[in-house]
Amino acid sequence: MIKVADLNIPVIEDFDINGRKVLLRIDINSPVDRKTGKLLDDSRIKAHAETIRELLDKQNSVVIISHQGRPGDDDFISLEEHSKILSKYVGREIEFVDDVIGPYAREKISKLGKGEAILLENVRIVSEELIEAPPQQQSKTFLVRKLAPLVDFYINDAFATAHRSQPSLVGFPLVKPSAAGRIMEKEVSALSKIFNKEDSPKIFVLGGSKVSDTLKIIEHLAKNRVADRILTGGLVAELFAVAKGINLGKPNMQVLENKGLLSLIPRARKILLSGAPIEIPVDFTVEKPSGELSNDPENNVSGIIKDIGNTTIEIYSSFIKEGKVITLRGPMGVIEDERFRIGTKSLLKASIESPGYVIIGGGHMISMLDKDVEINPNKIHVSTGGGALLLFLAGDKLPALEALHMSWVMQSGKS
Ligand SMILES: Nc1ncnc2c1ncn2[C@@H]1O[C@H](COP(=O)(O)OP(=O)(O)O)[C@@H](O)[C@H]1O
Ligand SMILES: O=C(OP(=O)(O)O)[C@H](O)COP(=O)(O)O
Repeated sequence: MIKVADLNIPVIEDFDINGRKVLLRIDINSPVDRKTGKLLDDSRIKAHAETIRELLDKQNSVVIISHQGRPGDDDFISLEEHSKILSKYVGREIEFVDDVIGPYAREKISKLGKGEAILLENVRIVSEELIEAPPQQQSKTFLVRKLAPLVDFYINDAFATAHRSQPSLVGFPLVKPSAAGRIMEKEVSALSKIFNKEDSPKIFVLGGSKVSDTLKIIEHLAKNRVADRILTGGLVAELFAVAKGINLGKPNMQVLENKGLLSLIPRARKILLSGAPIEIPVDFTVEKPSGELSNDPENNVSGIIKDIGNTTIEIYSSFIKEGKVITLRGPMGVIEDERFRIGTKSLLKASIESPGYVIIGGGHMISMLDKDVEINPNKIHVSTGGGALLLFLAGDKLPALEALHMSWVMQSGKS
C-alpha cells in the first residue's frame, strides 16, 4: 500500500497475484513518424516491461491494454509494432490481438495460458474510451462489462494516462480487486519525495501541441501557486503570443485555426491577465515558403513557426540556471524534423547542466534525451507522464489514483 496525499493506493504485494488472470493497463503511447507511421521512440514501452515480466514470472496470464494517439490524429495507429518492441524488452513473445472487446479478443483471453501475455488492439478504437466520466459510470461501459468477467485482477500501470477518467483507467477498479503496477508505484512515490512545495524557484518548461491540456495545467499550477516561472514553447507559446496581442502573421494564425486552437485565445488571455508567471518566446525559428529557415523576432515572423529562436534559448537557459526544480514537458518545436530540435535539446541541456533537480516528462520530451548519457537519479527524474505528471505536481487528484483508492475502500471496507 502506498499513501498519496489522503489516498490509499493498493500495490501488487497487497494481493496474492500468482497464477491468475490479470488485466494490465499500460501507457505505450509513443511519438510516431508522420511519414512512415513507425514509432520514433520506445521509452514508454521499455519502461512497462518490468511490470509485465514480474507478472509473467509469477505465472500469471497477462492481458495488456493500452492506447496510442487519438482518433483523427496521424499517430492514432495500431499497437502491432508496439507488441514486437514489447516482446523484445520483456524477453518473451507478447502476441498482438487485433481486437479489444469482440469475440476474437474474448476467446483469446479465455484461452490464455499461465505465463503468457497478449496485447489487445488500441483501446481507443472503442469509442466509449474517449468519453470521460466518473468511475461509477465507466464501470458500466461495454469495455468493462465485456472484459472484467474474464479476469481476476486489474492492475493499472499507466501513470501517463492517470489524469483521464476513461473506462480503461477508472471503470475496472470498481468491479475487480485492483492495484497499481510498478511504474505507477514508482512514479507517485518518487515524485511525492522529490517535489517539495517549499523548494523555490520552480521553473516549468511547457511546450508541445496539447494546448488545451496545457492551459488546464497552467491554471492549476497558478491557482495552487506551484510555479515561479513558466517558459512556454511549441503551439502553447504561439497561443499565448496571440493572446498577448503579438501579430504572428496569417500563416501561423491559419495553423492555429486548422488545429482548432483559436477558441482558446480568451482562456489564454485570462491566464495572462491573472498574473500567472508566463514567459513567451521573443524570437522563433521559422520555415519560409521557399523552405529556407530564418530566426525572426516575435513581431516580424516571415514563415511558419517551427521552433523557439536563439535569443529565447539564451533567455530561457538563464532562467533555468536559477531553478531549484525544473520540470520540462512538451517540445519547443517540431522535433520530428531534425532541423527543429535545437530549442528542445538546448533547454534539456541547460536543465541537466543546471544545479537544480530536473523532472522530464511527456513522450516527445523524453524522446529527445540522449540515450547514451546515463541518468543520475539524484539529479534527474525521467517520468513516463506528461499531462499526468504536471497535474500531479500541481496537487491534483488523478482520477486513476482515486479509482484505485475507491477499489481499496470497497475491498477492505475501510475508508
Ligand atoms: N511550433 C509548433 N508547431 C506545430 N507543432 C509543434 C510545434 N512545436 C511542437 N509541436 C508538436 O508538438 C508535438 C508534441 O506535443 P505533445 O504531444 O504535447 O508532447 P508530449 O508528448 O511530450 O506531451 C510534436 O508532434 C511537435 O511536432
Ligand atoms: O501521451 C500522453 O500524455 P502526455 O502527452 O501528456 O504525455 C498519454 O498517453 C495520454 O494521452 P492523451 O493525452 O491522448 O489522453
